[in-house]
Amino acid sequence: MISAEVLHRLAQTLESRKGADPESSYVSRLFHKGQDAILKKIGEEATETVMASKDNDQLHLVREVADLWFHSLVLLSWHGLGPDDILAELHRREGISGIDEKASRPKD
Ligand SMILES: N=c1c2ncn([C@@H]3O[C@H](COP(=O)(O)OP(=O)(O)OP(=O)(O)O)[C@@H](O)[C@H]3O)c2ncn1[C@@H]1O[C@H](COP(=O)(O)O)[C@@H](O)[C@H]1O
Repeated sequence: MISAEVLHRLAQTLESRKGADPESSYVSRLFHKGQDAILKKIGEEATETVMASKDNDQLHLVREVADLWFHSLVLLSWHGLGPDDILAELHRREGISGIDEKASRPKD
């Protein structure tokens, strides 16, 4: 099975692209364009994910979710965060019913 190491290697690559040439690196180009460009890509990939799901196209869905994960990792890296931050949050939530967790939230 492919492990979460793929995410960690990718996170390292993203970090290394912060000082790379935008002419030769897609990630470096995104970092140079700034946060709004990264957020735009996330919006596009989320929309394409919805469309692939509505089409019941599994191969397309996998590719679009991969694009969404990838651009989410770029956004996390932009903020100095990485996959471990998300894995830790999911680990913290493990076994807590979403219904119970929502009920325990402070009321506004
Ligand atoms: N995993 C990815 C990855 N997934 C998707 N993409 C790129 O994300 C872009 C989004 O695809 P779209 O078709 O939605 O966008 P587009 O139409 O090409 O672009 P727009 O004109 O719409 O802006 C494409 O250019 C894809 O190639 C990725 N680019 C890079 N990586 C990883 O990042 C590493 C570093 O990449 P570089 O910085 O380019 O060396 C690579 O070695 C890979 O491991």
